[in-house]
Amino acid sequence: MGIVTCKPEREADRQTRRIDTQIRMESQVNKKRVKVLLLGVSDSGKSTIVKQMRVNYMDGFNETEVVNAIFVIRNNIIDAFRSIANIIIHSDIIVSKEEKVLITLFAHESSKIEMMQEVDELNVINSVRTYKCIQEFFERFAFHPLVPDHIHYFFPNLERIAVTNYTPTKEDLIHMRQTTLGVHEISFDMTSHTIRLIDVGGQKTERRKWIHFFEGVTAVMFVCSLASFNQTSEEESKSIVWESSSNKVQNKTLVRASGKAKVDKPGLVNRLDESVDLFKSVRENSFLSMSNFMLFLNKKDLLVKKLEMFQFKDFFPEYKNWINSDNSMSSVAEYIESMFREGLQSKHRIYSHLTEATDHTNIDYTFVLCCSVIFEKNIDEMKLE
Ligand SMILES: Nc1nc2c(ncn2[C@@H]2O[C@H](COP(=O)(O)OP(=O)(O)OP(=O)(O)O)[C@@H](O)[C@H]2O)c(=O)[nH]1
Ligand SMILES: [Mg+2]
Repeated sequence: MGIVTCKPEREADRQTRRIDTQIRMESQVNKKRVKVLLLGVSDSGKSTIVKQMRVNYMDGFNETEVVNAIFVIRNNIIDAFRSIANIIIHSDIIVSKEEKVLITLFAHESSKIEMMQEVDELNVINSVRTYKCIQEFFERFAFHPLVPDHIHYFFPNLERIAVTNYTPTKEDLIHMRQTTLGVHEISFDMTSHTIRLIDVGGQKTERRKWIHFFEGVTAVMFVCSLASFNQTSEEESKSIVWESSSNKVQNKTLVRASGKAKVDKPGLVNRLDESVDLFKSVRENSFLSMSNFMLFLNKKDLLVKKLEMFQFKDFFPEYKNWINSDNSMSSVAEYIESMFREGLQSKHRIYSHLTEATDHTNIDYTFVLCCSVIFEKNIDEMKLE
């Protein structure tokens, strides 16, 4: 009898031990995989970081993507000229009779340009590029809040881009703007870890999808554009109805009164305020309470340029009371960082970095630095078990 009962027990023990070993091994393997989530409002630079990682750790861009980029980049340029033409029309910039036809076409019927034959489309772009009114625009209003950031890269490169046999470079693809819809994931190895990097769309309508990816997140990389201090959200800026009253659109539209998220026009929210609010709601989300938080204060190159044209305190009046309220990039960036930290519980630690996602060296250095913190913490947690 004893033998009969003993045998199945030993078999059961062996089975249990096997399962235990398997679970332990799987857990070790899982520890080597880290899930990193890129979050932030639209146009902050999330997908640009993904593109840089693809170039560095994967195969870069394939042929289809390069061909597609020709059309996306041309549309980026036409879209930027649409905004620029509208700003010019509502400013005191003088538009000559010859310039008027195309400036009006861009301002009111830019979709017609997108539908043109390639040669005609390129002729239009090349004509406008040399206009005096456009030159004056870039001298005076280059960093107008309604001008997309990518035009500061594409405009000086237009002569190379607006040709029939144009092939986009790696750099062009990095600067190209394409809103992310849905969720995109890449996976690559770094030292002894596999990183699952998840990129989501930052537009308001996209954010409701985020929650589905909050489980088991090792780290959140929250991206904010430092240059967004004079902008409204990208979706809102597209729907702005142009005013006919002089050039007051230059910087008044988005001036923030004291307090939070107030702007001249009802319904418009300052994009930097929006970013801070979004960060706090994500940081306090209980699903992410165990995740590491990295704050990427991005587009530092554009912040430097904008501060040459604008006083930060004109947009954020509370800045006048900051320790060092000069208009320097370091002081403004420090203040913006403090906005993100304000009111957070002490247990909610964040690591912050000033970044320029379009600069390969800068973003790679920062990404590796963040990953070394993530990996180290991962190992510490393994030791505790
Ligand atoms: N000058 C400059 N441009 C940047 C920087 N980072 C991103 N950009 C540009 O900003 C634009 C928006 O970047 P994306 O990476 O598409 O933004 P996103 O956060 O993925 O936006 P959504 O997909 O809409 O959520 C692109 O044209 C980028 O090339 C930067 O540090 N400096
Ligand atoms: Mg994106």
